[in-house]
Amino acid sequence: VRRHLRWRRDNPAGLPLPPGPTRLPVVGSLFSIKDIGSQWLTFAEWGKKYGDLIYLEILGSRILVLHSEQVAQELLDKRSQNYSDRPQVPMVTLMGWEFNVGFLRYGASWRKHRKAMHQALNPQAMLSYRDIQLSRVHQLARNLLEVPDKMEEHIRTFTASTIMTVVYGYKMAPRNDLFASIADRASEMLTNSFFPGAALVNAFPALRYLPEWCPGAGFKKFARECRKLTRELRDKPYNFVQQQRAEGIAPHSMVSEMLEHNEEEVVIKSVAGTTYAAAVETSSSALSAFVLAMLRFPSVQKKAQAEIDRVTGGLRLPDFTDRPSMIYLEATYREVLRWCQVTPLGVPHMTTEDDVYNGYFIPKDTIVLANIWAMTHNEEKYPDPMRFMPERFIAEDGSLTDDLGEIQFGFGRRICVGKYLAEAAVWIAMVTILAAFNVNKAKDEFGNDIDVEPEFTPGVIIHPKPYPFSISPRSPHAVGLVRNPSS
Ligand code: HEM
Repeated sequence: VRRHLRWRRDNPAGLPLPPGPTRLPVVGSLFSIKDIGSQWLTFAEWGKKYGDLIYLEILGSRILVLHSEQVAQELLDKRSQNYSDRPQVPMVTLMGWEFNVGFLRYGASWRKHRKAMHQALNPQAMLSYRDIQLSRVHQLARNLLEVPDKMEEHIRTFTASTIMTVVYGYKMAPRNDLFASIADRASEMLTNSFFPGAALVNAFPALRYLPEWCPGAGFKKFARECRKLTRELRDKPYNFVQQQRAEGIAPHSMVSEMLEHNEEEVVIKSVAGTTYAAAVETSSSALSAFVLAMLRFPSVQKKAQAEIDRVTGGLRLPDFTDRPSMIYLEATYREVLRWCQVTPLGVPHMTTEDDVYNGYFIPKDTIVLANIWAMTHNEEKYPDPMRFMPERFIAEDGSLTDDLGEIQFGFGRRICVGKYLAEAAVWIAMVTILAAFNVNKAKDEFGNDIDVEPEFTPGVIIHPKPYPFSISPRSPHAVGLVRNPSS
């Protein structure tokens, strides 16, 4: 009865909720087994049946999934005042991850963090990180030359070591770096924090008060271990910068810059820790998908290499100043992010007030997911969407279209704050790899090509599953450029 009265008060016109599947009490029963962890595929199917808005309730949570770019822009961009909160996940707080700017509630604290982050990561600030990115990408090329079959590892080292230097001015050890391993382990625990015990505490927050020895309270031990790591992740590299400053040897970095501007310590630590965590997995995943696309679509690879050779004359490795002259590479970059969409459902938004849209009632505290994967694989806008085709972004007159692929970075006030950093890192790695190497299918024991079907590990950030490949220098001259890029 109380629920009914509340409904009448909040929704006096008695408007319907948006359409959706029957409400079921158990999460799993909503999805077919093959889609568990890849819900955007199920949602995309439902989108065909129910339209651009799908409403569902799972374990008492209200969820609205948006399927078209236009509706996402109407709600998340134009009504961003009401659609910019984030749902709070108890397990995230228990694990000490609540400092992450991406999880902060919409309000004064988020605004302060976001501003500091934007100052450090805006297009102008990016210029000061170019030398670091270039030196790290040249290291990536040397690593690929020396141990080509460890490509995935080299890509991760490239993204992690670039970020460590950009954020803390810290030069990572080539193997088993202490700071990176703390951050990686804490991020991995966050990704794995959706096991049954943790899912229960997310659904029933009161369980967090169970003592650790209680049956079913295993999540508490897991959370305690992670909390130690998240504390170290925030404190250790920050203390390293402070120590270097005291000795007068701190190089330019995001943290040293913020310290110079007398930013609050808690903000600096959170912004720095967030940057590492948000950047490494996303950029590595996009680059791994890029290599996968190159081996599956060799004609794209050849065209891109021809463009690079035209601009550099094959005499040097490319750098950032070449970017405006490389139209096909720009289109390839946009296509990489569209094709793989490393964050298929973005990061959940949440409403702070009741709303009405197109005659539907959208209650306060509704979790709003943008099915970005469905939008970037919309057959009307991107025909034959699973095909890798940079030409989609090139107009008839040979110039780039005005589709900048912005939606891949989300919507409204919570749009990805790291997109310029991601863009620079992914772009420079792509052009450097193509300038110096050929990516091919691996051969089986009989010398036949091994075909690869793209498959991704599910999650908030998806990653290509390991695949066979072959990577080799384009020519002896290319080997020389990789060994000595400034020659
Ligand atoms: C290919 C790379 C990347 C993709 C596709 C991507 C995508 C996204 C998406 C879809 C969101 C959610 C936006 C929304 O709520 O609507 C997001 C948020 C965010 N991203 Fe990225 N991202 C990438 C790289 C990065 C990098 C390199 C950084 C850090 C430097 C970063 C930092 C963040 C942060 C802090 C948020 C949360 C913003 C907030 O809640 O205010 N991302 N990203």
